[in-house]
Amino acid sequence: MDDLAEQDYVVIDDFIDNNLYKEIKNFLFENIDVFDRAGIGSLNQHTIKKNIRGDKTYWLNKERDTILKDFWNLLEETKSTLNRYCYLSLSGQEFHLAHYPSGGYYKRHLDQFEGRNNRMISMIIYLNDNWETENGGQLEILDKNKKLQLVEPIAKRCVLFKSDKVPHAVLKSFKDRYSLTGWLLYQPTSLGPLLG
Ligand SMILES: O=C(O)CCC(=O)C(=O)O
Ligand SMILES: [Fe+2]
Repeated sequence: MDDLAEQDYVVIDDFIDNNLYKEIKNFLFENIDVFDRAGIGSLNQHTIKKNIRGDKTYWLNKERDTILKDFWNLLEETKSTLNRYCYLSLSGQEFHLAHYPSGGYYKRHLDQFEGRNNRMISMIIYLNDNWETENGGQLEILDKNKKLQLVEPIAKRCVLFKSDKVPHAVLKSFKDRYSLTGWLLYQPTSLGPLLG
């Protein structure tokens, strides 16, 4: 947590245990057909999206996806830890599964959209067994000293970073690359829950 406060990002290996890892992967493969077909709604939007990123996403919903209850519990714990040690006031979250097929990438960006500033912490959990460096797909972080740091997307590894501070990209992946990606949100209670 000190690294997150001081360096703006932290990489935590074995963030989830075997059971939870299996639960998430089972869920992923049960739903992959649905989300691989998503994102072709508006032609325009799709074209824009394709030039910037090549992943397919499946948004999770806490009420619907109760089978992932261990994951939702872990998120509650993570938020309270961050609130306590990093003096944040995180409440809500939004999460999706992501699949980068071979050739997929995501150009350098910040996770806070213009006109929306409630994404505080970005959180990615990787779901790739036996990942090799030659497979590409590294998360490229531009750190505080403008140095590039590469993070391999290996199973059970979690990356946390400040959504408004850390420019990052996903390098072209040469193999199917899976992750569970989301944002811990600052949510004034008067707005009520947005998602999850
Ligand atoms: O999958 C990753 O390593 C990063 C994904 C990402 O940057 C995003 O979805 O905003
Ligand atoms: Fe991102």
